[in-house]
Amino acid sequence: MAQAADGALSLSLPAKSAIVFPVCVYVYAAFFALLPCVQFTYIHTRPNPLAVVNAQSKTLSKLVRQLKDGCRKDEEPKESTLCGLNPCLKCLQPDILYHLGLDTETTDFPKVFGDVRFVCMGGTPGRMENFAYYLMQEIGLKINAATKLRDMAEGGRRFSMFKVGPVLCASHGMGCPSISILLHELIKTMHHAKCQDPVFIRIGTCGGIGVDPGTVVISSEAVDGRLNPAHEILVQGISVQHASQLDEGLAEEIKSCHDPCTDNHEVIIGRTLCTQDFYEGQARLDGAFCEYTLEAKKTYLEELQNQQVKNIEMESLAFAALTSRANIRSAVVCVAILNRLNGDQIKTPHEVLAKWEKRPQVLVARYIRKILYFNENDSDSEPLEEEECEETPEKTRASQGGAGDTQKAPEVEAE
Ligand SMILES: O=P(O)(O)O[C@H]1O[C@H](CO)[C@@H](O)[C@H]1O
Ligand SMILES: O=c1cc[nH]c(=O)[nH]1
Repeated sequence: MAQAADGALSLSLPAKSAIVFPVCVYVYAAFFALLPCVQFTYIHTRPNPLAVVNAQSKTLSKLVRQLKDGCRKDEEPKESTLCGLNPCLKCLQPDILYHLGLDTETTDFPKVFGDVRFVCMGGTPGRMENFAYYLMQEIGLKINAATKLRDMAEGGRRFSMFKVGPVLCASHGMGCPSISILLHELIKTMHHAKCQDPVFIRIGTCGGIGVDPGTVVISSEAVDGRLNPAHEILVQGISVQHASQLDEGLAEEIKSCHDPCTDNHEVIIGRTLCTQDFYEGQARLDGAFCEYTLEAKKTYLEELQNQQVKNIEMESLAFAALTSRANIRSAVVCVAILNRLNGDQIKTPHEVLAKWEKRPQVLVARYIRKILYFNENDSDSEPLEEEECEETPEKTRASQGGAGDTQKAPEVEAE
């Protein structure tokens, strides 16, 4: 043994060989002895990579074909899967969706919207446009770099709406009245287009109750200011209440796309308080008017916390009620931008808020990608015959993706 100049101990060459050689032999022997176990574990715990590549390839080809040609007539089902809709809809010829600037006479709904499987909604046009571009990248669809996504609701001059393959991304404004109008027209869109089992997801921001700012809260149910799980509307002067439950299974599925190893924040499921206003409705002390004390506010927020309310926002009641009336699975995924137990004003810098605002988008994009490319129960994902699939490095890379990973789906130029 010799002492190196820097003080570290080192071995002479013959001494090294005497030790290193037997160690190498041992390691190689152990490796080959264990190889069958390793292979067995791999084969039985991971899906067959070729089958996954094939399934993705098939799904992607279908998405690209639909992007180019619209939905083919021979694929069109007779009716949408939505339930409980207005029986008079069939008498409206055409049906004018005023706020979307669309009508059934000038737009071929089955052709344009028949492939929609996900409808994502959020407050602002900018958020939803960004989300549409982000999704495009995440699900592997590309448009020509010089082309912009078209705002399909531009004609209505109220909301924005972008379509990325099977995903519609629409802005809903603030509050239940605004989102209700959009939902009526989007649900009719799904109906006229004969969509099958569309999933609706709201991606938003909220005030947290006892949760760290930056936490993503997925709503288990929406409740009003009295903690009543119903959306109340006045119909011809009479109060009507519609239950505001959300799909528990969907909430769990979305939560399972959280990757605690790479995501630097928590994702939780909890009750959501939906209010009619940002200031007095949410017991803030910083509105133009305030007729209660700090003590009363504290007592109310603590009571919310005791009742498992995790966040406050302004659309979930109408969103939950209208989607469940139509038999649509839906979820509300919001990032908390402050902890209301610590204050009212939003002091977090804009750059940080912008990063937080992406968190629900990332989670929901992973969920959508998982359903599109990794869903074993989906007939679209059935493996192709081997010769039908051309395996490329891009596709192989995507085949290794999973619920929580950050790898991208294969990219295909769609025009
Ligand atoms: O999801 P976003 O649009 O951020 O919604 C939340 O932010 C708005 C208030 O600032 C309300 O509409 C509330 O629900
Ligand atoms: O406190 C908040 C933050 C975002 N959105 C709300 O409705 N309330």
